Amino acid sequence: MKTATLFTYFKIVNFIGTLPENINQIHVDSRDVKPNSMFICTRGFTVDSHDFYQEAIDNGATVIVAEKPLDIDLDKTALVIVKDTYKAMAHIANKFYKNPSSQLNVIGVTGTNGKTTVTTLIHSMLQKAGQAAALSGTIGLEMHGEKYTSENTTCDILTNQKFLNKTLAENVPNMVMEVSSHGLCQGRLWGIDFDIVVFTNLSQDHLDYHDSIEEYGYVKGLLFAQLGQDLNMDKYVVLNQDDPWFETYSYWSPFEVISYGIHSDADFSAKNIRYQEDSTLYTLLSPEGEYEVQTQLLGEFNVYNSLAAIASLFAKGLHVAQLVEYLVDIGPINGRMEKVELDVPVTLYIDYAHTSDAIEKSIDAVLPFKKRKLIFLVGTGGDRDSFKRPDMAEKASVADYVILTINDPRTENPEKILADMEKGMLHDNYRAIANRSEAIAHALDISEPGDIIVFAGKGQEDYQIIGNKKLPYSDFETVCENAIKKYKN
Ligand SMILES: CC(=O)N[C@H]1[C@@H](OP(=O)(O)OP(=O)(O)OC[C@H]2O[C@@H](n3ccc(=O)[nH]c3=O)[C@H](O)[C@@H]2O)O[C@H](CO)[C@@H](O)[C@@H]1O[C@H](C)C(=O)N[C@@H](C)C(=O)N[C@H](CCC(=O)O)C(=O)O
Ligand SMILES: Nc1ncnc2c1ncn2[C@@H]1O[C@H](COP(=O)(O)OP(=O)(O)OP(=O)(O)O)[C@@H](O)[C@H]1O
Repeated sequence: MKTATLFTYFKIVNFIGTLPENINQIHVDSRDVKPNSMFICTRGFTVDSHDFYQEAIDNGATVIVAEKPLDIDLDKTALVIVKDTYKAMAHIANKFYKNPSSQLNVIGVTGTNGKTTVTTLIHSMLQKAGQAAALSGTIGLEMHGEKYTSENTTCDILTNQKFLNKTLAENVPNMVMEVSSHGLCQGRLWGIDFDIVVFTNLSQDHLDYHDSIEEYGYVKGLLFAQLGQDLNMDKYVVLNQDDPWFETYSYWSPFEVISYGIHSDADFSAKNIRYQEDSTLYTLLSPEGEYEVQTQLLGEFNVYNSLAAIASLFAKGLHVAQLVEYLVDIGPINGRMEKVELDVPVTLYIDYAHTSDAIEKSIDAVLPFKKRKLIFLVGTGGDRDSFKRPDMAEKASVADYVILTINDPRTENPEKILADMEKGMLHDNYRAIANRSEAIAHALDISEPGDIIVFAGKGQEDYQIIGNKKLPYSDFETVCENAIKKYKN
C-alpha cells in the first residue's frame, strides 16, 4: 500500500523525514511491530505508547504516527505528527484495509444485556439461510467455523478493519458485531459503515466507566447516529419498543425504525407466551402475518432476543416464515441459561447474568417451572463497577436460597466484594463464599431432588482472573463434578 495515500482527510501537523514508498502492516503495540510497518502511538488508560516508539523502531517500524515530536533517527524512520492519533488511526486503517465495511452487510447489536445472544441468533439464522456470515463479540471472532480469540467484546480499530477486510477477501458477505459502550466511547467503531443496527435494552452497568446512566445511554445511541445520512442506502434501525430509550433512539437516525416488543404495539410482538423447562413457545405478530414460534431458549428475555433477531433479518429482506423455522433448531447459546445435561434429580443451569437486570430476568425464566427450592448462585467481579453489587444481591433475593460469590476477584479484596453484595440481601437465607468452586460445591451440597440451581456470572468462560493471573477454570466442569459427587455416589 502506497504510504502517502493513507494520510488523506485529516490534517497533518508535521511530516518529518521521508515516508517509505510502501508499508506492509500497521501496529498499535510496539511489541508486535514487524519490519517496514507503521506504528501509531496512543495515549492509553494505563500507558502512553509514545514511550515505546524506540521499541517499535527496533522491531522495524519505518513510519511513526504520534501527537508530539519524538527524538528519532530520521534517516531510517519518518515521523508524522497529527492532532489525535485515534482519529488518524481510524482514517489510516480504513484506507489501508480498503474500506471493507462499505462492501459488506454489517449488522451491529448494542444494549446492556443480550448482545451475544442476539448476534449468535442472527449469525446462525443467516447461515441456515445459506448466507455466510462472520461474527465478532464476547465469545471472540468467528468465520467459516474457525474461531479467533479477542481481548474485547468490541475490538480495537485496527482489529476491526483487519477482520472486516478478511471477511470481504473470503467472500463472506455478512458481518454481525456486538457493539459495547466502551467500544463506542473509545471510537473502536469509527470507519465502520453499518447497514442494520439493533438495540436490546439498557439498564445499570459500567458506572465505573460512564458518569451516569444517562451518559451510558447516550453513548450507546452513537451506534444509531453512526448509520449516517446517505438516504440512498438501504439501512434500518431495530429497536426494543418496551425500553424507555426507544423514543430517544428512534430520532437519532433518519433510517426507518423496525420495532419489537411484548408489552407494546410493535412491528414484531409476542403474545400468548408459554414457558417450559426446555423451550419457550409464543405467537408472533409480524408485518408478514401471525406465526407460532418455538425456541430452545428460555425465559422472557429470550423472547425479546428472538424478536430482535427476527426483526433484524426481516430488515435484511428474509421472510418471517423461514426465520421462524430456522429458530426451532437453534440450541441454547453457550453459557446463557444453558441447561446442564446430567442424569441427576436437580435441574441445573449455567448463566452469564452479571447485571441486576439480567439476574432478575434469569430468575424469572425459571420461576414458571419451579416445584421445590430455587437456589441462585450469583457472582460479581473485582475492580469493576462496585455500585451494582447490592442491587444484584437484592434481585437474587427472590430465590429461596442465595449463594454470593465472585466471578473474577482480580486484585480486589474478596471480603470487600462480598460485603458490598451482602448490603443488598433482603433475607438471611444465604451464604457468602468467596471461592467460586467451594460456592458451587455448597450449592449442590444443600440441594435436594426437585430443586433448580442457577449458577450465574461466568457462563461459558474457561478462566478465572485472580490477582493479575488468568487461571484455567470452568463453571460447567465444577458443576458437573459436584453434581456427580452428590447424586451419583
Ligand atoms: C479501559 C479500557 O477500555 N481499556 C482498553 C484500551 O486499553 P488501554 O488504553 O488501557 O491500553 P494501554 O494498556 O494503556 O496501552 C495503550 C497502548 O500502548 C500499547 N503498548 C502497550 C505496552 C507496550 O509495551 N507497548 C505498547 O505499544 C498498547 O498496545 C496500546 O495500544 O484499549 C485497548 C485496545 O482497544 C482495549 O483492549 C482495552 O480494553 C481493556 C482490556 C478492557 O478490559 N476493557 C473493558 C472495560 C471493555 O472495553 N469492555 C467492553 C465490554 C463491556 C461489556 O459489555 O461487558 C469491551 O468491548 O470489551
Ligand atoms: N434481552 C435480555 N434482557 C435482559 N437480560 C438478558 C437479555 N439477554 C440475555 N440476558 C441475560 O444476560 C446474560 C448475558 O447475555 P448475553 O451474553 O447475550 O449479553 P451481552 O449483552 O452479550 O453481555 P456481555 O457483553 O456482558 O457478554 C444472560 O446470561 C442472561 O442472564
